[in-house]
Amino acid sequence: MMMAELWSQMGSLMATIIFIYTLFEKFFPPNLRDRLQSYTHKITSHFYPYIQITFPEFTGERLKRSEAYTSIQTYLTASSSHTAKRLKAEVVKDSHKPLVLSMDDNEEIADEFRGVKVWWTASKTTTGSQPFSFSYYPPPDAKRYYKLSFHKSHRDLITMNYIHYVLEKGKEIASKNRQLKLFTNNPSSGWYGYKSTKWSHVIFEHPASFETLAMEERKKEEIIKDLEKFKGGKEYYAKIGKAWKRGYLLYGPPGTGKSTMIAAMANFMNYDLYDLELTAVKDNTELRKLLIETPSKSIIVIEDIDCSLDLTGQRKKKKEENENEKEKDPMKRAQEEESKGSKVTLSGLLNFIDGIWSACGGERIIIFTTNFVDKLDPALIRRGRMDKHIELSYCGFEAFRVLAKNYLDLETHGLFGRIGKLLEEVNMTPADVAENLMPKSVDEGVEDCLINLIKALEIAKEEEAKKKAEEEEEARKKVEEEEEEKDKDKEKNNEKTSEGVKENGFH
Ligand SMILES: Nc1ncnc2c1ncn2[C@@H]1O[C@H](COP(=O)(O)OP(=O)(O)OP(=O)(O)O)[C@@H](O)[C@H]1O
Ligand SMILES: [Mg+2]
Repeated sequence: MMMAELWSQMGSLMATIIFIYTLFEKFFPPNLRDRLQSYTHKITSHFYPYIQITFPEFTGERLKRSEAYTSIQTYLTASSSHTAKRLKAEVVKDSHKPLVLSMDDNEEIADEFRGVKVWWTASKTTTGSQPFSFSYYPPPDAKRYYKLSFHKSHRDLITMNYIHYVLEKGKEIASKNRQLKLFTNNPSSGWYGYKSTKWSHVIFEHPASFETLAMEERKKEEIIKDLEKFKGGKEYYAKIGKAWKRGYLLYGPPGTGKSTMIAAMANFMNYDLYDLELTAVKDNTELRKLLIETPSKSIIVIEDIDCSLDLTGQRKKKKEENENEKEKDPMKRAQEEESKGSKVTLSGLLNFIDGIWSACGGERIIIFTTNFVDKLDPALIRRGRMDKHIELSYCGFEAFRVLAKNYLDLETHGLFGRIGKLLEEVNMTPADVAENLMPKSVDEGVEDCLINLIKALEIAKEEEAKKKAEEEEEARKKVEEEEEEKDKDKEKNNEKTSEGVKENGFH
């Protein structure tokens, strides 16, 4: 009985409020309403010691989603899922979390910064003519915003430090939650038309990390430090007046981990990968267009640079070509141009690396890989363009230990000493060592794998010794043949001189 009475009283109170609000909306013209609101704000702010700042979701005339709103949302999402009582669950594009929980509308959460308490509220306003629409869907003109409230005595701290901190932190969390992507360039014939793009991508899910990368610890740490310095080097690069980019040249025989290292770098830096296939790029203009489309926080990769194009000889050949070109008829020349495919030149690539457009956006890493570092034009790999040259080489003992940990979960073993000695004598790539460490059947244990590796190393050692002996034998034969040739020449010369002496009548 009591409950029913209470409900009916509450019902009539609600009806009265709605009635007054409708009257207010209907009979007061908008300008009078605004003025009344402004007076009430003035009066309340006189007694109310709190400051409020709102961050609307959309800003500007073209209603662009505000970056600040997005960053605040990410920041609050990270903290609100523990403290807020009402949460909203959403599936967010490009995030590796299946569901993202954020604070619901009209929910308030508190935050603390350097001992100062602040409050965030997620709100929305509905403007327009239907204040009491009970439609199932939210009204189309609902405007969402975040409201930050704090005591006026902390005005400077909040406006100058806290907001900046929230925005930066939000960006940092967003980049950590982001799924990495691997982009490849499309041939320019598909660049135009509906929804076409220069780069296509897949989600990048390579598990490589510096921890699992087999190489000397000292070398690995040096690379990690270099990458860390680059990541936090925005001010430093601005100070020294250099574009915020860094070039790495990874070189070494096949199977020594160049591609694996690129994947580890992408995961470590949390940057997207742009795998540039140079043979699909028609000319330097296309190359420039492709680069302009790469955003900051990306790694641009050109694998096997020595095979991608005949970059090394292009400069030398150019002069000869120009001479020949003048003599050819135009039809033939056009046909040849067409069949040549890519016309990216070394100078185009050099401009790509350190030309003016490599500075737009900043924070980019460029990686070249090659199996034959000596084949490359020195201009392409000089310091400043390729700032760091990293050699990936045959498997040493330290690298083996990383592989043993990865593949067999093994820190040490009685057979390690023998393997270490063999690795000093034999050149085997980490790819081959890894292959031998993998169990060949379900009943093979850790020791069997190590024995397999020892056998493989011994076979490789024998082969190397055999090859060396053959080479030495060949070299010896060559020397012998040369000696014989020399002796024959000598004999011939002697014969000639004795004949000459005879002809001239000397005895
Ligand atoms: N240093 C390494 N650390 C860990 N795994 C490695 C390493 N080197 C090679 N591997 C293993 O061998 C395989 C081949 O290595 P990867 O593709 O990185 O070699 P690469 O140097 O890029 O060879 P290529 O010159 O032929 O492109 C990888 O899948 C990886 O499992
Ligand atoms: Mg590779």
